[in-house]
Amino acid sequence: MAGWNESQLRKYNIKVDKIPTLQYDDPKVDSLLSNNKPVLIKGSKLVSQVLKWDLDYLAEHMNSICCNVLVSKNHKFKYYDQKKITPNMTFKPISRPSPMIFSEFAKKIKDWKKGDSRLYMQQVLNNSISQRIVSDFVMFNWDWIMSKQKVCKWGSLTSNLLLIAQEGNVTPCHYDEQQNMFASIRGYKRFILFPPSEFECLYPHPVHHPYDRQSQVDFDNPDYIKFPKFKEACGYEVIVGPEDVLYIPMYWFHHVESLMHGGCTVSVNFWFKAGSVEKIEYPLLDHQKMVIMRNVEKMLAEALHDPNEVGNMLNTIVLGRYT
Ligand SMILES: O=C(O)C(=O)C[C@H](CCCc1ccccc1)C(=O)O
Ligand SMILES: [Zn+2]
Repeated sequence: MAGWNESQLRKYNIKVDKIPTLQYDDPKVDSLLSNNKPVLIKGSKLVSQVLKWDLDYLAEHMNSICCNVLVSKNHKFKYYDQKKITPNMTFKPISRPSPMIFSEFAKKIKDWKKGDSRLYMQQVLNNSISQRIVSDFVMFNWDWIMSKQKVCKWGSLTSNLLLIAQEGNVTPCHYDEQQNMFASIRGYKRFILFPPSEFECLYPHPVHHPYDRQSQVDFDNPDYIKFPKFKEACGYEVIVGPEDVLYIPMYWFHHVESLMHGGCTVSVNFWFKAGSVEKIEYPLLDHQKMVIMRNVEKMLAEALHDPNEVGNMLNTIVLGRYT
């Protein structure tokens, strides 16, 4: 059986179903991708040339590179947009950026003890990393991933994020606005995905909040008073292991964790711009409704000149009139 067991998974009270696991050359893969449905793809050899990317190898070839490292006082690394922090706002994130050179990151991981702050490297791969890393990077199975990009009519590849997490690290539930092919190189990661239709159960922060796109619900200790519909959330769970590729459709919420007691995980994601929609068809897709809601929040904040007024106006429009 696979190199993990249930005791390595954190415990949540969430209903989950399974995600299809298919071989890369199965024709059902293209139909799931084209229909924005998640699928775990085996055998693509997308990153098989870089399975040697372990901490020692990367330290040897990146040791003096300054990398984007997040530090957290607990196991959660909730992403926030610095540009949305306004001067009069008291925003105290649990995790924060702490750029450091790779060799320092590797040493801190090796010397890590329970109680120390946790670390998570999230570094955009580009050609300024190091010759060796670039020469490895070009050995990804680009033919295959580009063929998927083409068949699904996705936009351009925007970036590859190199992710090096300590065992047990969690990226809390959030959605991204790009199509994502997520490849695991080392270790096992557990994903819990929710379709855009679960928006009402996941209560993402307001668009203008630094935690835009992130769920307000703390999966470790959900506040069922503030977020009552979270009890009804229905997700999909999958474990992504070495060489697996998980398709995370844009606007699908996802919680990610590196399995406990599984050592560091090394992953690379492939974010693609959404394709240009030829024409809008009805009924609208659920992710299109999320785009509409985002635009309403943006437009109202613009018109009112104050994001804090948006909630009041939306209540005025809806309460007693649409409810
Ligand atoms: O690939 C994805 O989309 C993931 O969520 C993978 C996740 C790290 C992503 C960090 C992040 C989240 C939001 C904005 C920018 C960066 C993990 O593997 O822990
Ligand atoms: Zn994400």
